[in-house]
Amino acid sequence: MAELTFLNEASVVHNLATRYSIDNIYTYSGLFLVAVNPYKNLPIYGLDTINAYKNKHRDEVAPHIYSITDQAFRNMLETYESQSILVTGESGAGKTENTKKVIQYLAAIASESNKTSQRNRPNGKGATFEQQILQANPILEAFGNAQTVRNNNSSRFGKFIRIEFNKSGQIAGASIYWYLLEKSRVIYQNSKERNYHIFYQLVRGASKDLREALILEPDVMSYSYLKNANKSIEGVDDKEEFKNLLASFKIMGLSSQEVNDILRIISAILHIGNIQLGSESTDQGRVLNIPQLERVAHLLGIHSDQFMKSLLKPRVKAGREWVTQSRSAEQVRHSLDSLAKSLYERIFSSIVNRINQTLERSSDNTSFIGVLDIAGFEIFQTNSFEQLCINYTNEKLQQFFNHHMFVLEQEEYTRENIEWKFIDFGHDLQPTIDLIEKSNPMGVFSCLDEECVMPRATDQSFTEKLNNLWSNKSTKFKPTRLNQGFLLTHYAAEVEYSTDGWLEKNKDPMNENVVALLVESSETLVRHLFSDEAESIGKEEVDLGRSQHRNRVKKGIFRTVAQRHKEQLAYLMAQLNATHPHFVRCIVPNDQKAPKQFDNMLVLDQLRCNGVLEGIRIARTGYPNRLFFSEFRLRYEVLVSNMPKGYIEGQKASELILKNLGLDENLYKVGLTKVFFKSGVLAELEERREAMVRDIITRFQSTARGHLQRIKVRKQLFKSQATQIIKKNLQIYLQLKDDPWWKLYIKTRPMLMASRDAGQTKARDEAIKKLETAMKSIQEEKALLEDKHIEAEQQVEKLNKELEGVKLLVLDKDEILKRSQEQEAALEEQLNTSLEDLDRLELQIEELLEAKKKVTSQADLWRKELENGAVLIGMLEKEKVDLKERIAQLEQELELIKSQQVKESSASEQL
Ligand SMILES: Nc1ncnc2c1ncn2[C@@H]1O[C@H](COP(=O)(O)OP(=O)(O)OP(=O)(O)O)[C@@H](O)[C@H]1O
Repeated sequence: MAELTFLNEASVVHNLATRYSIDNIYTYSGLFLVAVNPYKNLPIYGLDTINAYKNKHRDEVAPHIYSITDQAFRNMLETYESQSILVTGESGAGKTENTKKVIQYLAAIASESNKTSQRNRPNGKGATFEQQILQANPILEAFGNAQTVRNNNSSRFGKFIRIEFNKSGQIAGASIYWYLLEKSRVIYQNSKERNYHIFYQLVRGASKDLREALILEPDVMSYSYLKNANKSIEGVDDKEEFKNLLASFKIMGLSSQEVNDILRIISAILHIGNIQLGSESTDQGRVLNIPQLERVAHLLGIHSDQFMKSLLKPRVKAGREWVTQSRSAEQVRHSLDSLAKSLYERIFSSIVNRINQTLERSSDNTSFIGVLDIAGFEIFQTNSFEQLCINYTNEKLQQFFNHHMFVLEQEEYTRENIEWKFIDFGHDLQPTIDLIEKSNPMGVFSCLDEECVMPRATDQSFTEKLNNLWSNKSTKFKPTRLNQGFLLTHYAAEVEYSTDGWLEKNKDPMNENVVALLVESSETLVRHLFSDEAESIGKEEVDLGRSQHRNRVKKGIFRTVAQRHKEQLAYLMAQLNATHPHFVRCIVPNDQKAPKQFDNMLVLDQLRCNGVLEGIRIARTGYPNRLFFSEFRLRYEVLVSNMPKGYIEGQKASELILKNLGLDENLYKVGLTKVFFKSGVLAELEERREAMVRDIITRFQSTARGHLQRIKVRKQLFKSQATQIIKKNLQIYLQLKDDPWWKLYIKTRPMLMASRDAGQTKARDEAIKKLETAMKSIQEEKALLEDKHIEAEQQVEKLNKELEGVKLLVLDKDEILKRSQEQEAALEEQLNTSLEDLDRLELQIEELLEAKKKVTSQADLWRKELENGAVLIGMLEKEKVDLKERIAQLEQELELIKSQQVKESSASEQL
């Protein structure tokens, strides 16, 4: 694609569409291999094709996943550097199919080398190691794949398959790592999708005996966890698939007991879904079908009464006391669903571990090829915690690619002093990654973890905290309008996340009482599945009635889902960073899962998201092919006839060769240690070299044949001369034969020789014996040391992994501790000022008390005066009344006098 004359989005899509229409599904595009899903079987994966790609350079054959794999394989053998093949794309794009082809190719070429070296090791049941690697897949698919709207066989987990090779290219071992299993599918599926394949395979394919042992009905409609979704997939016979699964288990070396134990758990999960609940009161649920609960208890090897009690009335510790809690029907349903999900995840993990156990081999002197098959970027209508985890993973993988391609490329040009205009590819992903994973300032994961340990924290409080931390502080973060989530800008697009249920999803809690029962199950596998949950250190009475539960103590450090994912991803990135990567981008051509249909817009969207377009640009503008001077001279000096004799410096020599080759100066650049070529130039040189080599070899062959012929003739001459000599000697012998001295000499000669030989043989025999004993003990010692070495390496790897995890955790904890210490110091300061305030206030109180005392005595004085005043007022009032009466009396008397005076005056007037 990088060779297109006109390079733009339209021409790239057109090129892919044209190739797709003639079934050329693979196309190289700079560093990528683009694979468009054909949605039909193409005859391009047979043994003939494998042979056609073996040991072929990428330019010699049509683009193919086999070519990338072959390149990785040859790189590994030549440089001893481990390789990785990263296969990404949307759901249904063909990641898993291409991953399978990688493994198939590696198994085929490795078993070829094994055949020649007689090293193929059949196991007890006659399966070769390569067959075992291939058979891991049907098992993973049965338990990890399901039908979705986009893909009838969608992997609901990510995986990294690591195949180890020794120095001669033989497979030395393999291991599988898995990521982010979608366990919510176990309890709920969209109506057009299905639960994991294994459920349908078991229900439909189990034999009569197995069905009886697992108490199973033959109809999927009998199970709540299955009946509300699709029942079958067109063209898939679950019964047949179950047979294949059992065969794969056998090849993988699992005993029938082990297989039955696994299936028992699957059956138990189905039965958990069928437990029906009702309500005794608003906060107390009850089981409506107790026999169903008894079936679950039987399959899980636990006591049914205790199981019921743990579900309905669990005992929890409140302070120092154990108290019984009532659980509503809804809460019990929740516990049961959590149990089903947890059982499924644990059994999945245990199966992968068991496969790894079979595929594990000595890791002495090996390199590996790792194939990563992981979901691409996801944007749905509602995006939750799961989408954040997968988008975070893709952000890191894209960064890994950018780093590998853009940064390393440009760094190399600078190092080599090559004239180069730096291109800003504008994908600086670190701010978004920091926003998710950083502990200081707290990113999304750390903030979520902190809220998970806070009492009374809710999804709402988490969202608010996150908004306070990041709003207006990063261009990559925005709060949503209703504060129920946030917006993150990823490299592919801006995604809105809803934070509903995040605390619960991150804590992933289980009913502890039920776990305590499972830890002591009578079924070995169940006990094993929960072994990380508990290790007894003494017993504590939990149920005063009858039973005793062990005090649960977590063996490992408690980890949230976010922490676990962060650690797993860090480990994966560390592994990838130690490899030479190859990138495969899978593309969905249409939404109908139909062959021969190519939706241009859909494809263009994917090309934008997965960096293919950017990749082409740099491959075309840059110099994708390069060779060290020594390598270049070794390979192409042959093309130039007039090179001066004697020592010439690498750079000068390369410049001379390039000049003599007559190449356009814009097509190459000479650095300080390497020559750089635009794409396509090296292929042309290679063709010229091959023509030249063909000519040289023909001439060499003719010289060699002449030489051989001459040797042959010389030999014949020698033979005829020898015949002459023998003839002469025979004639002499015939003359001497009857001479007595000659006879005596002939008889004594063998005796002399024999005694000398016997002595020598004896001494040699003894020496051999001694050497044999020494060799035996050395071999024994070597075997012992090898065993120890393998053991130690396994231990080191395990410890490294744990260390990686613990390191991260410690970093997180350190950050939290630092923050707590800062908070503590601030609080202490506050406390001190508060104490000072307290002293001041106490002093003020004392002063106020004193003042109060004074005021009280003053008040007493005043009260007394007031009382006296009151008495005085009483007396005065009384006097006032008396006076008033007196005045009234006097007024009356005055009135009387006045009337008398009037009478007297009128009498005097009359007179
Ligand atoms: N190279 C191919 N040849 C034939 N069919 C293919 C090829 N690649 C993909 N398919 C078809 O497309 C389907 C989906 O492919 P696959 O399961 O590999 O997708 P995926 O990217 O792994 O999806 P998911 O992420 O959902 O697991 C396959 O079941 C198969 O039918």
